[in-house]
Amino acid sequence: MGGAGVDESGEAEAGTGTDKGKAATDREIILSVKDLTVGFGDHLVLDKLNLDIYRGEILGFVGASGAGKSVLMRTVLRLLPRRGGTIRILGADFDQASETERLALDMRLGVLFQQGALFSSLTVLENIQVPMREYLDLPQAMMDDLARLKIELVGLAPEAAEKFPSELSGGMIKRAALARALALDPDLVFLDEPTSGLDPIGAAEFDELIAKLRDTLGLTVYMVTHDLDSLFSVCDRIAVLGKKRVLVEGTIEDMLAFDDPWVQAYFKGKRARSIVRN
Ligand SMILES: Nc1ncnc2c1ncn2[C@@H]1O[C@H](COP(=O)(O)OP(=O)(O)OP(=O)(O)O)[C@@H](O)[C@H]1O
Repeated sequence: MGGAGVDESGEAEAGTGTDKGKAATDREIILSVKDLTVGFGDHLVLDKLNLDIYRGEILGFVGASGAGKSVLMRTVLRLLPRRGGTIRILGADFDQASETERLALDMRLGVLFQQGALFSSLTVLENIQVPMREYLDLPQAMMDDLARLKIELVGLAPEAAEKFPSELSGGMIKRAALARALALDPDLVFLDEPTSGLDPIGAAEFDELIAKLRDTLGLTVYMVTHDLDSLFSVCDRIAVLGKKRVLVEGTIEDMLAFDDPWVQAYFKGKRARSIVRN
């Protein structure tokens, strides 16, 4: 891709999911947020927040309701303005990039919003083609082939292509929305509470799908979640948002050792203990 200032030199290989213990310094930072400040009127939501995400990892992002998880994600995606700080994606600073270069960067990102956010008047196939139409100029037959490949990739039956969102189960909607997020073969996908509303089996299957996509495609995943099962089973690293910034980041062990009442209650509470026991 032709982004300005894009640092193609950070050549560490895409993680395979088996490199949890690999030294952070060896790895390419795919998203770097520095001193990010965001607020609405006199309500400061994020204050000088710092966060790095490494290529090939699944980062679970947690925090109390209203802490600002969605605000952070939306700000990184440039859907909300910020008061200060820098955001570098794939080594490039959006602020320094031209409009063409920003579009090229946008294509490297995929997003699955809460509730899937599919267009209700479009079939699954057409929904997946929305980003293709926006960013690419491809013949219809090729877009059809590509969209059907994405449908297969996320584990939906071929017949799902012609269905409308209202004809899908909650789990199928999540998968269709994920297929759309993957339409342009992004490097980094943002998932906003991807397992919310799914039953435990559906949620576990979705987690497995995310891990499989990371392993096979080398995808990097930023997952906002309240789902302790997801955090314990598929996330390589966890970051906790609190006090307007990232309070702690690291492995589950780091969370368990961190001396903060909310973090302790969250990771050592009754629900967490039942997962650890299993
Ligand atoms: N567009 C907006 N205008 C004004 N305030 C906003 C806006 N978007 C978010 N906020 C406020 O920012 C704070 C953080 O909201 P956010 O949705 O990011 O929380 P969250 O951590 O994602 O919560 P949850 O886990 O409940 O989804 C809240 O106080 C919210 O009311």
